[in-house]
Amino acid sequence: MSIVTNCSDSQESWTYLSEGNANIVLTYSGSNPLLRNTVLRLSKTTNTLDSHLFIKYAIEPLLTPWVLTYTKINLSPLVLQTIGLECFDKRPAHRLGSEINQSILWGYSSPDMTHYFAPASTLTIEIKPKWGFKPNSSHISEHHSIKQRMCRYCMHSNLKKLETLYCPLDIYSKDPIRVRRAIECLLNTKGDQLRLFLDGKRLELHQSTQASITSQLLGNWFGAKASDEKESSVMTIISELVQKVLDEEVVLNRLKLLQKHCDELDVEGIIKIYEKYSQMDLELDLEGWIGVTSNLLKRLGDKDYTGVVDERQRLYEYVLSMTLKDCSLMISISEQDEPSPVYWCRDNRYVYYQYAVKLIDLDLKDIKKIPKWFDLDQRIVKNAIQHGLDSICNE
Ligand SMILES: O=P(O)(O)O[C@@H]1[C@@H](OP(=O)(O)O)[C@H](OP(=O)(O)O)[C@H](O)[C@H](OP(=O)(O)O)[C@H]1OP(=O)(O)O
Ligand SMILES: Nc1ncnc2c1ncn2[C@@H]1O[C@H](COP(=O)(O)OP(=O)(O)OP(=O)(O)O)[C@@H](O)[C@H]1O
Repeated sequence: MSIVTNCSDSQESWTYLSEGNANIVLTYSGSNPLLRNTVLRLSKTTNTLDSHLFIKYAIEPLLTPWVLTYTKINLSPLVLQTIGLECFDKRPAHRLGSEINQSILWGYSSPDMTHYFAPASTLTIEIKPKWGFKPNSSHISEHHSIKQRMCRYCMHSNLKKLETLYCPLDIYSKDPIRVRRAIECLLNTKGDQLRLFLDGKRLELHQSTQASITSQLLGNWFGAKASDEKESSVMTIISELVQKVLDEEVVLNRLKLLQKHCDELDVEGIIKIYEKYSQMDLELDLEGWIGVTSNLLKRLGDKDYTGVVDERQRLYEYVLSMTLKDCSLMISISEQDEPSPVYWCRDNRYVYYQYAVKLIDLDLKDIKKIPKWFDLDQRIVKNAIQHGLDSICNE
């Protein structure tokens, strides 16, 4: 079980780092050695299960080397208020609709990926790869055959009017050219799907004044002379390094395999099972989730598995698949003098880097969202058909 630390003495020491839809993350800058190079993750929502226990016991067995350790940290109302003030003028406008849930008197600390190699300088690339496969389920209605040609992300981008050329099937492909193209597309896509951090500071890629500072910082970091002309070469080095790291690490293969196995029926099949059981209390406690993971691992480990999967197991696996389709990769790199025995890569200029790869945002999703996921799926497909989308995403 995790240690519970009281850090009410460190209220001044948390600095806003970043946030998503459900959590705000702060980096520690105080003198407590237990908290040095850690981040604190605070929820904006209400969770029924302790996130760190769900991640440790239900997710880690599926993704062992890539899961961070989370420690529960008790926080006083005063610390939470101080943190709220610290965040006040740093949060992006589009996230201001929700606040830290001040009634939850704890947060979770984990290694700070943006200071992973501290005191050595660390560049961190955060990528949300999204859905790595196309569904192939007999439950998909014949009018929706587009789902077997075009991936969910590409159809969803069209619905959201998101200007991007990124296709997740490229980043999951293992083909170096496609992987690099995917990263370059993400570097050119506005939004939060790819973020860069240098020693705990987010580097803006798209606001014109900030973008030139970013290219200068990156140019210095990579040892290139910063100029407009060099900007593209810095981005090329980043996409090349990320591709090399992803080639070494099988994290995306594993993520894709799990996403696919947990979603064999597609939401069109899942909704039928959900409706059948909707009168029942479907919520699981931690032990229930550990059982779901263990059943899944047994099935994955048995290539000749021909048994029928229990319907409720299908529902829970689908919920797991939604977590795995929404998590993010943190790739931290730091220059080193020569190759180390493990975890190193080099760019085309024979500069060596050590790296670390972890997955973040592996929280449990609410099973009650299944009807919403179904509705969204139907809207995505309807929009794709109405707009006559016909490009093919290759796995
Ligand atoms: O449905 P999607 O694919 O748009 O995913 C949502 C994400 O949107 P994205 O497309 O990645 O920008 C969305 O991310 P953003 O808020 O857009 O950064 C959330 O991660 C959301 O999950 P939750 O409601 O916080 O548990 C995600 O919702 P879930 O579908 O995982 O419930
Ligand atoms: N261990 C970590 N080290 C460094 N930065 C982190 C770490 N964990 C989270 N972050 C940063 O904080 C942001 C928000 O965290 P997280 O993705 O867990 O939030 P979320 O609200 O659950 O996301 P989503 O919108 O996908 O639901 C991340 O996108 C990342 O930039």
